[in-house]
Amino acid sequence: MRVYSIPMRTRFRGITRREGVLIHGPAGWGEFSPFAEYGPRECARWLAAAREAAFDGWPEPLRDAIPVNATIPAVDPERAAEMTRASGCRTAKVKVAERGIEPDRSDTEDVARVEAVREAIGPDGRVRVDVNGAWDVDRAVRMIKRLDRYDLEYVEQPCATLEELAQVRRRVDVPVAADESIRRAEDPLKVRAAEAADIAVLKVQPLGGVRAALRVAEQAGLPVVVSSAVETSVGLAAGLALAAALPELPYACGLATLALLEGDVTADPLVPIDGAIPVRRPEPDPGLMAAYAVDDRGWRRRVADARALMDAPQVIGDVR
Ligand SMILES: O=C(O)CCC(=O)c1ccccc1C(=O)O
Ligand SMILES: [Mg+2]
Repeated sequence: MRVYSIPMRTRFRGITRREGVLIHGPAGWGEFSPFAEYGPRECARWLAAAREAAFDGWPEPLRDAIPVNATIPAVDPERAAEMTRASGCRTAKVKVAERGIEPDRSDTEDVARVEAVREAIGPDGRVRVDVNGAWDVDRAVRMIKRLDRYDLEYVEQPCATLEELAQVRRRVDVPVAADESIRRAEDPLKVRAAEAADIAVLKVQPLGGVRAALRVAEQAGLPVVVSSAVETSVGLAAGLALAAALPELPYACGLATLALLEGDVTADPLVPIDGAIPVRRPEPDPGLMAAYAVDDRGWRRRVADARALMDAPQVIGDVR
């Protein structure tokens, strides 16, 4: 077990360093990197994903490269444009409604950021926004109409609840994607029943692995966008495996997140080439793992606590 701690180039989700654990098994390396606020029950799923990577491997890929989006954090317009251009991607996902900013100011900044990204990517590129559930219904309808002047591909999790998503979806023409609403096993069926979304955003670690995510995709009955949880190339490889195994992949995936980190644990990182990442699984480099290593006591505890819950019978089928 190897612990890593890598500084972020820009603050994302309020964090300035990305930390986690890499585990090795007969099938290769797996990543366990739940965010600090997640408790053992949630972590059990993240650990299941790492163990699948290390001990079982993944289903056969159906494609050999995955088109990806640039992920643009809540940065100023100049920086947003620069990150969009530097990515080489034909799709950009812009983070909006950053927490801790007063709403009027946040809305104004969001419009300027989306405008800058549209300008940088050109009329043939695609621009989507991710709200992380921060808007109420009226603000969502108002902002989606304002931002759609720059032609939005879709809006990800505009509001927190399924009922709100369904209301927004009825009031705007822009497609709605569900992310946070789909993280728990029983939720995909609810999203479907509530007619709350047009697209499902799936992440391998919170869903408990590539196979678990494939089952969620099937249940959701919606087109899927695979996203990362901002991981090293070890975690990203699992996302690529999921994207490669899905029967259909109509949208660019959110797997170009290595650009948000200052470094990686492999010398051959999973970064996009002309807007797509080749489906492969780079080996971590011992020197880089050593360079980013930190004290592992806290992480050993988190792994043990998650493992204990993974083995508990109630965890099978429904982690609560
Ligand atoms: O989808 C992407 O482009 C990158 C992944 C991303 O945005 C993300 C990363 C970590 C935690 C939450 C999210 C999110 O989509 O909300
Ligand atoms: Mg999201």
